[in-house]
Amino acid sequence: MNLKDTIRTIPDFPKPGIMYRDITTLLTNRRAFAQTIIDMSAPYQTKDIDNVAGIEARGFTVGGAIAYELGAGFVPIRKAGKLPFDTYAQDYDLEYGSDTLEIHADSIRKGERVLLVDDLIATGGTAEASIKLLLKAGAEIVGAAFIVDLPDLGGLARITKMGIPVTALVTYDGH
Ligand SMILES: O=P(O)(O)OC[C@H]1O[C@H](OP(=O)(O)OP(=O)(O)O)[C@H](O)[C@@H]1O
Ligand SMILES: Nc1ncnc2[nH]cnc12
Repeated sequence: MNLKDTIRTIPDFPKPGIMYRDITTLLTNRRAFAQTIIDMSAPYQTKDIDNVAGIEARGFTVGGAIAYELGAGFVPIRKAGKLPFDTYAQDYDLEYGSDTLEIHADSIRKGERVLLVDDLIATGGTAEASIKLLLKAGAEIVGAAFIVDLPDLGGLARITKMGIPVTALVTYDGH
């Protein structure tokens, strides 16, 4: 099936000029959701992934399922102030704002092999901040997997330049 057909576009959300790629319509389509999890996991089935790191909030929707599919654990990367124990924090900019992400300082043992996942990569600001957090926590980052890439915003190229393999299942030209 064509996953792109199951994603909805909302113009001018959350700000004028943004074409918001809404994956909730993919998530409620059971065949599309299953295919998404299988396709995002496939390149990593033989890569001995210890933990999948998912980015709040939409990264959680695929992160737990991919972790299960790979027989790995799950590490949440959360917006500031949500994690209860000692954290590392990182500020970042994204397509329509700026924010702070955190990870539990003890969530990863040094050298653990981690796959980063999120629903969408645009500027790559969120992914880069997450990578910095994972490196602070001691991870070896094996790759980063997304459902959607917006290539005109340069995120995939930005993360690839950091030496991390990146995959995306659906691409939208423009933004
Ligand atoms: O590549 P970037 O320009 O950094 O943008 C991508 C990020 O933006 C969205 O999250 P958002 O911050 O809207 O939060 P949400 O998942 O809680 O909706 C999306 O889920 C990515 O995490
Ligand atoms: N255009 C977009 N649609 C959905 N989520 C996004 N996150 C950053 N840019 C986005």
